[in-house]
Order: sequence, then structure tokens, then C-alpha cells
Amino acid sequence: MDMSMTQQTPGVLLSRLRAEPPLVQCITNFVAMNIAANVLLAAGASPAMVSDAEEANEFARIAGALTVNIGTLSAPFVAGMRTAIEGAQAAGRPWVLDPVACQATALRRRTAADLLALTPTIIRGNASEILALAGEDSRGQGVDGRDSVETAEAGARHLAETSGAVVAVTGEVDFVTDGTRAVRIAGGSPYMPLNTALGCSLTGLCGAYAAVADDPFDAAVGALAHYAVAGSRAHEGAAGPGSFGVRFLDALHGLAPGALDAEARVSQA
Ligand SMILES: Nc1ncnc2c1ncn2[C@@H]1O[C@H](COP(=O)(O)OP(=O)(O)O)[C@@H](O)[C@H]1O
Ligand SMILES: Cc1ncsc1CCOP(=O)(O)O
Ligand SMILES: [Mg+2]
Repeated sequence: MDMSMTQQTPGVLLSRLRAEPPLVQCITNFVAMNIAANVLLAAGASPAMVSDAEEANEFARIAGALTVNIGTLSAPFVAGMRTAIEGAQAAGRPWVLDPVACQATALRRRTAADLLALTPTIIRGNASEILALAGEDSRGQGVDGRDSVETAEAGARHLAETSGAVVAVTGEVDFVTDGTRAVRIAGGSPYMPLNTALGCSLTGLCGAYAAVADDPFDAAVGALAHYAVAGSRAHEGAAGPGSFGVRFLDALHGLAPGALDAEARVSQA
């Protein structure tokens, strides 16, 4: 990749992550809990799925980053999210929002808007979720995206400008912007959306990269590039979504920092 697009390249951040695995507090959904923990471990981070309001604030103060995902939403989750965000912010730690299916119901629309107002460091979602969060029409079907990343790019830029967050839109070719800078990241595999919770797990990985990066834009690019290169590698020889899933974990783990920078397909947008 062109090294001028980030201050710290994906490979530099991956080296940091592997040298000192960051503790990442993941408040995520019941579907993703096990899958995301394995993704973070394979990539080189240290995940902990801690969400109860009684301890979430205290835990956020000792974690390197917090990630918040509304996939299986309920009042206890929301209470844990709110107090965890308060703890992360008090400790000066980044937090990442994944607005799963935020177009689908009144509860999700309201919760996503409330969380957005708490100023996430990074927002990561599929194109349908980012469109909805940006106040535009979304064709999302439940948790699955049904819009192209391209149609969400203008909304993502606007969302980044108004929220102050780095916005990462994922799909066939990903898009990352902080409102000023913008890049596209190619790679991955069509088997990825056929493996549940890989998007949720990527949100966790954004937290891991944010914990070690100086700049959240570089963190989002690093996490998405790591995923894209590992996804491309895992696709080779995979017979379908099942064998892809196993190969993907191996590829996340086996990717060296130098190879990540060499194989990352990041371009200016
Ligand atoms: N058609 C595709 N080809 C290649 N990679 C894809 C494709 N669709 C999604 N991905 C990748 O899958 C990962 C999860 O993205 P996505 O499916 O958009 O999230 P979500 O699971 O939240 O809907 C991202 O790394 C994205 O780049
Ligand atoms: C299937 C499902 N239902 C509620 S959350 C969830 C997982 C969604 O995961 P992802 O957004 O990564 O596809
Ligand atoms: Mg998702």
C-alpha cells in the first residue's frame, strides 16, 4: 500500500498489537460473543466480554479499548453500555460503536442515536446501517446489509463530520473516513457475509487496533486491512462458508506485519 495514507501503517500497528496484546472490553451480542473472542485472540489481542452494569464501568477503566454492539439488544445491555462508555471516557480510552440493524425497529433507532450522542471514537457498520445512522434511506434486512458501500459514502462522510467519529463502512470494498481523509480497502471474500458475526468481530478488532494506535483513522484502516488480507488468503482453497471460517482464523493469526503492508489494497477515495 501507499505508505502516505496513514501515519502508522497496518503493519506497524499489528507489530505493536502482537508485542503487547491490548485488553479489549467487548459488549457484544449473544451470537458474536464466542466468535469475536476467537477472532481477537487469533489476531493477537486479548478480548473480554464484560457487559453487566455493576462492573462494566470499572472494567472499561482498565481496558485498552471498549467496543459496543447492539446486536441482541435489551435494557440490561443498554445500562451496561452507558456506564462502560462513561468509564472508558473517564480513562481516556477509545470506544467503538457497531449499530447492528439500527434501521430495523424504534428501539434500535433510539438506542443507536443515544449512543451516537455519546461520541464514539470509531463507528463500524455495513452500508445499510451507516445509511440509517446518517439519516438516509436504508434497505437493510435485519442484521444483513442490502445497500452498496458506494451509496453510503456521502452519508459516511457527513456522519464523520457531524459526530467527530471515524466511520468505517464495510462490504465488498470497504470505505473509511474521518470527514477529511478517506480510503477504500479491497480484499476479503464473498464467504464473509455468510459467516455470522464476522462484522461484529471486526468491530472488536477495530477496538484492538484503536488501543494501540495514535490515530483512530489509522486504527480503522489497520483493522479492516488485516481482515481484508486474511479474508483473501482464506478464500483460496475454501470450499464454502464453513471451511472458510476455519481458514480465516488461521489467516488472521498467520499474517505477519510485513506481509500485511505488502498485501493490503488500500487506495485514496
Ligand atoms: N462481498 C464481499 N466480498 C468481500 N468481502 C466482503 C464482502 N461482504 C463483506 N465483506 C467483508 O466482511 C466483513 C464484514 O463486513 P459486513 O458483512 O459488511 O458486516 P456485517 O456482518 O456487520 O454486515 C468486512 O471485512 C467486509 O469487508
Ligand atoms: C444474526 C444476529 N442476530 C442478532 S445479532 C446477529 C449477529 C450479526 O452479526 P454480523 O453483523 O457480524 O453479521
Ligand atoms: Mg453487523
